[in-house]
Amino acid sequence: MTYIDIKNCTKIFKNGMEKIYANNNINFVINRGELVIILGSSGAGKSTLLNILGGMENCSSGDIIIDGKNISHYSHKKLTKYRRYDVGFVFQFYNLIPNLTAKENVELAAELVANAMPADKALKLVGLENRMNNFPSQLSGGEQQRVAIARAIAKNPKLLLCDEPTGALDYKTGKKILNLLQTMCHNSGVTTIIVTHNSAIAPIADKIIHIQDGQVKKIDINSDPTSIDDIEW
Ligand SMILES: Nc1ncnc2c1ncn2[C@@H]1O[C@H](COP(=O)(O)OP(=O)(O)OP(=O)(O)O)[C@@H](O)[C@H]1O
Repeated sequence: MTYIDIKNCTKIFKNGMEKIYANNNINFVINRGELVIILGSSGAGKSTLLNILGGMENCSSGDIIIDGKNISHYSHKKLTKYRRYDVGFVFQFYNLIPNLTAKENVELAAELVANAMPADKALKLVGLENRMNNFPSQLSGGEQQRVAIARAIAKNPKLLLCDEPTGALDYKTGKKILNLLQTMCHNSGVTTIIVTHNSAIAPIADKIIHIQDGQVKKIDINSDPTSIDDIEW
């Protein structure tokens, strides 16, 4: 069942007289519960696309239909509501609040929505039940990213957007985080999008959207995704 239908999406940034086509007539469909990788080199337009899907940016033209609703016509207020209730974000550098514990970081996000998952449950899901009272500085990069994932999923989002979630992590820790995202996506049914420049991890996804120069170059459908444990790079 279609969850995201993006039609002719173009995003232009202006730099003085120059026009930068960060996204140039993008089209694709993502089904509910799919694990999708958006793959492309630096400057290809991946983060811009993710920000548009997450309601953080408006497209210059085109339609962004999420769960049957066209968010490209949303007011500022409606977009805020969409971001708050429907979307969980995971960033490369975790973006945790340093003077709050792991549990408090998760609770803060959970407080934004009704019917959130209890923070300790979310932290247990990411394997951090014994580190709930630690501050970010007392946790490794991989553990901080787990807190960030717990914070995102505690809101019970329909869509989980991850921008280079393993970009700041070493190989082994990065693999563990991807394993967690793949397992959670398949177990919980939350539509999950991972943006990366690392083509080696593409086989773990149900769908791979290749972006180059702001355009979709190719879409691969993977009927039998590989476990991250079986991938080397
Ligand atoms: N706010 C902005 N103002 C002007 N240009 C922008 C802005 N945001 C992005 N761009 C430009 O749009 C293009 C796409 O950028 P984007 O960040 O989406 O690429 P990316 O694929 O995520 O790259 P990276 O992997 O390096 O983060 C780039 O040329 C970038 O310089």
